[in-house]
Amino acid sequence: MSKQHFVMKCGGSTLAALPDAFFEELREMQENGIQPVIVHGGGPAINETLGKLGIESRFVGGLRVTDEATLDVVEMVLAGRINKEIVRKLQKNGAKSIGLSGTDGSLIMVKPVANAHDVGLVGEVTGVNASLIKGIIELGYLPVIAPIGIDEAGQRYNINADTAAGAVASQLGVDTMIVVTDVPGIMRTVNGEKVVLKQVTFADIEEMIQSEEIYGGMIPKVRAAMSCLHGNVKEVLIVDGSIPRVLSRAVTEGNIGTRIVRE
Ligand SMILES: Nc1ncnc2c1ncn2[C@@H]1O[C@H](COP(=O)(O)OP(=O)(O)O)[C@@H](O)[C@H]1O
Ligand SMILES: CC(=O)N[C@@H](CCC(=O)OP(=O)(O)O)C(=O)O
Repeated sequence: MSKQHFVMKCGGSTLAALPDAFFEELREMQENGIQPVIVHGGGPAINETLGKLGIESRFVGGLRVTDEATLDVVEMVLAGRINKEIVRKLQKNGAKSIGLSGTDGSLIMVKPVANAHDVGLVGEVTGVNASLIKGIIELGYLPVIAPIGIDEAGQRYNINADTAAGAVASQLGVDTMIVVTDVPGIMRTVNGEKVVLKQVTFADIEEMIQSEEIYGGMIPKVRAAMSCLHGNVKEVLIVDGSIPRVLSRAVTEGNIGTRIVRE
């Protein structure tokens, strides 16, 4: 796929706050032949619904400990509420859009993650049905994908949304992945002041994870970024979704947020 396509991951931290202008920009891009594919999260909304049901949220290494009862809620919130909310917002702003979860059309195939004994039904991506995504784009629709996976036996799994987005970007063969979140990029304290790093290498990332300057929800983002940059993806940008025209600036100028590069 060409530079005219990119994968965008929208985090649960920022989804509710994204202004109409963000979705209008996606419509403009679609009209101009730049085709985005959205993979979304929704961690905070899952926590909220689990809380209402009296189910405690537990994470090990950033991954939600997931059993069948939790999966019922994860699927309901991600593939139902959040996925459809994004599709509605896109359509309200004139962008044609179709929402799917990774189980539709076997879009995201998975196997259990290596530490499944700790986290339960969490999947590691083994394959992506890229032709289905391309077909949807060719029909003129913007695909919006919820990070639920399925295995050969038909068992569903929960997938971290950053990981799912990285795998989709890699297997679609796009040049660019944009991670939209609630911070302006990867930040570091320099001389007592917080600054946004314009560019980081793999070595910088490993060092910042070691020193705990990168922690929590930023860890799966940088890991997914490094993993897809090992493949065909050429650049990953971490940006703040509330900045005006953030996507055009990321795609056409690339001078916003933090750029992750291999070297
Ligand atoms: N070095 C860092 N720079 C910026 N944010 C960081 C850093 N390390 C950890 N974070 C945290 O990562 C969060 C983004 O991850 P997360 O809350 O999971 O977002 P999302 O819902 O978008 O996936 C930030 O709000 C911040 O608290
Ligand atoms: C396995 C796992 O942890 N899955 C995540 C999927 C949603 C997600 O990643 O949402 P954010 O991008 O908003 O964090 C979860 O259940 O919360």
